[in-house]
This record gives sequence, structure tokens and C-alpha cells, in this order.
Amino acid sequence: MSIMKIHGGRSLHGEVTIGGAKNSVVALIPAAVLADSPVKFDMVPDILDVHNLMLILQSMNVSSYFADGVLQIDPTKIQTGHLPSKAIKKLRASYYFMGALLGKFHRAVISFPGGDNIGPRPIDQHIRAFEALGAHVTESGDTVYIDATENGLIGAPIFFEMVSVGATINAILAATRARGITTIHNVAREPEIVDIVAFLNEMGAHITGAGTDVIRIEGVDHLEAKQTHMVIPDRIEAGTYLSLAAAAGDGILIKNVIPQHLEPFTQKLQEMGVDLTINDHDIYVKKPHQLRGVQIKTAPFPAFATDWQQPITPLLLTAQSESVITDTIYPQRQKHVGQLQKMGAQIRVNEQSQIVIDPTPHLHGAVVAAGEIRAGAALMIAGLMADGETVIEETDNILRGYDNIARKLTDLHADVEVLPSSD
Ligand SMILES: CC(=O)N[C@H]1[C@@H](OP(=O)(O)OP(=O)(O)OC[C@H]2O[C@@H](n3ccc(=O)[nH]c3=O)[C@H](O)[C@@H]2O)O[C@H](CO)[C@@H](O)[C@@H]1O
Ligand SMILES: C=C(OP(=O)(O)O)C(=O)O
Repeated sequence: MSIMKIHGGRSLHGEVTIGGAKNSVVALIPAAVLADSPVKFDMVPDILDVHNLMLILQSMNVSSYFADGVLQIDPTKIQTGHLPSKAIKKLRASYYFMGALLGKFHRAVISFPGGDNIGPRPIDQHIRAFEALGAHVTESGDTVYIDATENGLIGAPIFFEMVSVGATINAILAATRARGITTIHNVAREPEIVDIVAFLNEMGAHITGAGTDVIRIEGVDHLEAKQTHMVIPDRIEAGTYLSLAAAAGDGILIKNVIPQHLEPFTQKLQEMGVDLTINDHDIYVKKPHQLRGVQIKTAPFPAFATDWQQPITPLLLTAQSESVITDTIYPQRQKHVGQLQKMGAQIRVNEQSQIVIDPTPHLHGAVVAAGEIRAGAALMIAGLMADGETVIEETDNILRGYDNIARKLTDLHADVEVLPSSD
């Protein structure tokens, strides 16, 4: 695992350009195997999740080439076989090959995915969707066997018991090539879902309702990419830089954002007293003065994302009154708390599993570990604010989802270096 070294306390300024959304691209890549033609994506972030998905593609005889943000995938010679469980375990989104391979071949055999360790992450709703479409699903050890080879996939109504990003996308991937009409109820409305549906429709799929809570899909038997699909900007990366800019910046311009996707986040910053200039595609963050603590509750889009709760935490430490975070999606997502305490942060978990953040005028450098991607983002911002050196171990978790992180921070005049892992 790589490590990140930060010499904190510098005043950061300049501009940063946000990359394509991790949570879009990690679904777009598996979705590409549904195509009967080569596929091209632009604005693809250079993150470990993308490289691991490319390894999984290779194991299926699907060639891919990634340079300068453009990813080309040729699934026309795809062969199914045993997918490499080491790469599958390195990320969450490998589960999208379940829906994609089921859609394409009516059969998928795949081990349980990895991804961030942020509390229980069952996939019962995904399986429920595959079964509704006529697949037979069995589990043996660490492997899931999904089979609809006898009768094929048949469009059907699907009712989710809870709102799940992954289950929504997996159901869409499978139903896109099912026979007949599928309606999926109580779906997630995240912008990344709208992006994946846009990509599938560009290739000839018939999907409506993305961004609402009911999606309707008329299955098609051929998908062909006729244009390059541009990935949407990463709203979680943007939130991370917004927090960093307000916590340690002296005037930072954040470029390539969709402000509507960021509203729950920017509204919280404004409630704290951060002065933002929000334009059509960029946001300027002024160095703030007196900030107020706020109450934050995470919930599915369009509410405040769980993936933002850790990145905003270092900024909350700079407020002059207490803040409280309630994560309704992952109530145990607290890996950053103990690590921030090592840096002198006044932060704790109360009896209701809420995270309570008290005013902390100074942080000091320490050796800490990024237990998961967004905990890593919180530690990175804290390290930039702190006096002295911070060493973040397990930095691969940050590299899973933060595009060109060392270069982007250095361009903002931070003293940061990422030392690659020896394995
Ligand atoms: C690759 C990707 O896009 N990851 C995102 C996705 O993860 P992911 O798609 O895994 O998260 P879900 O939206 O599925 O999870 C939401 C909640 O539903 C529960 N659940 C989910 C599925 C299921 O079958 N059964 C079940 O109980 C989960 O435990 C969780 O409490 O959405 C999360 C919630 O916004 C984000 O934190 C992740 O960054
Ligand atoms: C939880 C996250 O990612 P994943 O679902 O890929 O583990 C995240 O991006 O914050």
C-alpha cells in the first residue's frame, strides 16, 4: 500500500479541475461489455478503480486502452470465464459485471465485491432484481451464480425495499437487454445513474425516468456506440476540494463542476458562513473567517451524500460552535474519527452513533491510516491544515477514487508526496 506525506500549514491557492465521476465510470466500464461495438469514454479519472476494472476486462478478452482521460474498450471478442477475484475484491463496483454479463449472456459467475469497509453492504436488492427478471441465483462460498439461460431474461416490475445506487444500476444493466418491458420502482436518483442511462440510450437502449424514482426500460437486442461518451464531473471530488478550499485555502477556484449536483454541499458551506461564488461550471471559494457549526444528515440524492460526510469534517473543526453528523446510510462510517483524534481533533461518536465535532483551533501532524477512501480524504485535508508532517498509510484507498491527487494538490501549492507501494 502506498503512503502520502504532507507538510501542512501552507496557505493553498490557485485552481483545480475536477475529473470525471468515479461512481459513474465504475458503472460505465462494466456497462460497456453490453455493447456490440467498441466504446469510447472521455473525462475518465486516473484512479485505481479504473485500472482494476481494466484488469477484469482483460480477463474476459476485452481489450482496453487508457490515455489522457480517454478510455477505449473493445468488447467485441468477449469471452466469459472465471473473473479474477483479486481485482474483483479491490473495488465495490465489480458487482456491475453481474448485471452486465447477465444482460449479455444470460449468465454470470462472480465473487462478492470489495470496496470500502464502511459497515454492512448487502446485495440482496440486486439479487431480488435479477430474480424478478427470471434469473436463478445461488451462492456458494464467496461466489454468486446467476443463471437465466433456460428462458432468457424477461422484463418485469421490480420493487426495491430501499433506495440503492448499486441495485438500481445492476437492474438497469440486466433489463436493458431483457425481452419486453421492465419498470423499476423506488430507484436511486443519483446523477451517476442519469449518466449511465444516457450512455446506454446513446447506444440504442430505450430507458426513461432516470433521475425520478421509477425507471422504465424496453429491452433491446443490439447496442452500438456511435459517439464518445463524456463522463460527468465527480461531485464527491468537487465537495472534497470545496471543503479543502474553505479549511486551508486562500482563494481557490474549482473548475469543471455541475453546481446543481453540489447544492446540498454548497448550501451547508453557506450555512456555515463560507463565501462562495457559484458560476455555471466553476465555484470560487474565498478564505473564510468566522464559521458556524452545522447539523448534517446524510441520505440518498438529492440529500447530503454519505460520501461527503468525512471530507467536510476537517472544515467543521474550524467552526466556532459544535457540529453533529448523522449518517443514515452508513451509520458505522466512522473510520476517520480515531485517526483525526491522533491529530488533536475534538471529535467523538456519541451514544446515538452520531459524530460530534467541536471547535479545534489547531491540528498537529501524525501517522494515520486511510481505512477507506473518504476517511482518507478527511485525513488529507486535516494534514494540509495541520502543523508539521502527516503520514497517511493505506493511501491506495485514496487513490481508488481521487484523480491525480498529488499533482492537483501540488498545483494548489501544497507540500504533498505519494510514495508508491512496494507490492
Ligand atoms: C460504486 C458506487 O457507486 N458506490 C456508491 C454507492 O454504493 P452502493 O451502491 O454499494 O450503495 P447503496 O446505494 O446500494 O447502499 C445504500 C444503503 O442500502 C443498503 N443496501 C444496498 C443494497 C442492497 O442490496 N441491500 C442493502 O441493504 C446498504 O447497506 C446501504 O445502507 O452508493 C453509496 C451510497 O450513496 C455510496 O456511498 C458509494 O460511494
Ligand atoms: C463508498 C465509496 O466507494 P465504493 O462504493 O466504491 O466503496 C465512496 O466512493 O465513498
